[in-house]
Amino acid sequence: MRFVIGSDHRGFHLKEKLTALLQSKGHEVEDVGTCSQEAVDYPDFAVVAASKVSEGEADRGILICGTGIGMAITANKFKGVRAATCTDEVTAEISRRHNNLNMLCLSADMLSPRIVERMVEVWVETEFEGGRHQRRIDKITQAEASNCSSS
Ligand SMILES: O=C(CO)[C@H](O)[C@H](O)[C@H](O)COP(=O)(O)O
Repeated sequence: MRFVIGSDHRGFHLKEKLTALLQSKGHEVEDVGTCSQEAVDYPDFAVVAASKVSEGEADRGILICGTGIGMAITANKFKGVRAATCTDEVTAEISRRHNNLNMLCLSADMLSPRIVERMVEVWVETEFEGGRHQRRIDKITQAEASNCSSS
């Protein structure tokens, strides 16, 4: 799979770990920064990563900041992006099975790297179930389309 990954300064170290993890499993990973622990603004990185998922240049994305919240807020501004902050293995798994989540947002400050690595493994491996969940995703897509045309 082709992944895009980004973080702010708080998520920098975790981003490096997750990039290595994904690459070790044979995935392609595009790292859009940040490149150090120097303070930056999370939307700058969420915008670049979410654009790539929205435009089909990446299959899925991972974003990391202190809480994972700012990244999700920003990424969800982009067409076709379904981003959420997941907090454990269960939310990571259900986000795939039910929501077809294509951008996983993570907290670097509140989760241990070991738990996050397991969450990412589960999130990468879990397939979307479709069926009734597809009907609901279609409604989100329709809402997005009508919202764009009214602005
Ligand atoms: O975006 C966030 C909150 O949703 C993140 O936690 C950021 O990493 C945080 O706001 C950055 O804060 P800092 O005090 O400038 O490090």
